[in-house]
Amino acid sequence: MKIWKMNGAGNAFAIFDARSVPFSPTEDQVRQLAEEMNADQVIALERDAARDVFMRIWNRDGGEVSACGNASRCVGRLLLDETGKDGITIQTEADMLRAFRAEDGLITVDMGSPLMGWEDIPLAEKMDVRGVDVKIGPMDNPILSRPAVVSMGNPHAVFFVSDVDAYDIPALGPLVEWHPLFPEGTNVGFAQVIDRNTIRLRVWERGAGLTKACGTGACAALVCAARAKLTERKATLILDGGELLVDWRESDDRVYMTGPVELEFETEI
Ligand SMILES: N[C@@H](CCC[C@H](N)C(=O)O)C(=O)O
Repeated sequence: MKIWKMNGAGNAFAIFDARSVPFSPTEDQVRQLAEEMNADQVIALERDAARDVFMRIWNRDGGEVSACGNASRCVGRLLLDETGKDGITIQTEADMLRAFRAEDGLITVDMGSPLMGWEDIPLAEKMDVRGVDVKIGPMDNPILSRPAVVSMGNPHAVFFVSDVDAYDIPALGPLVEWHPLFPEGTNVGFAQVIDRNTIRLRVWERGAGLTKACGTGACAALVCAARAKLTERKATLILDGGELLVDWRESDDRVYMTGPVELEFETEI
């Protein structure tokens, strides 16, 4: 079986080619593989009847999830190289995605449409998704409150803050990740709007912790910022591991994310 170690803007993946060899790791095995390969997510490529590939995703804690933006760009690059096509299709549990080459070796993925219904996130109860009832810290003077929420095929809560670096994310992230309002947990974004075209973002990922970049997190932050009219619908997201350009197009309501991918090594077992 072929294995690739890749990263998308520093978000690290161990990618297993399960198109001709079966690969169904237990939660413990995923945790071990992620640890050994220093990966935030473990990815399996499987055959799909209708698309170029099916992409299965596990967080480093062993939980299987339905979306991963940066892994989609890495898998996109692998399949574009392998097939020589101009664009390839990736089926995930969440949606059908398309990947294609952009300028300067960057890879773009069409991440589909954001889901805004409270049931789509999902939330435990009906609430205004532009600012939900979550407070962290003293009730009369919370450290964090009222995140905007959205689903990019996975749940995201985004706090707009004035200085991302002023927050102890490893301490605060877990308090939101498994807050009772989120029955399936949530990814937690800390977003600082620099100007109408630039957002600084750090993300505490569900099941993976603070990563160098979260692709769906970048899409979620842009969608929440543009929905609140804090930014344009297209902006550069500055993450710890690099920059992602996110464009929520009005014409088709789909979110396009462009950024770097790197093949660290490949091996075979
Ligand atoms: N790193 C990813 C997101 C991976 C899944 C996420 N942690 C979840 O639990 O939903 C990305 O680039 O989007």
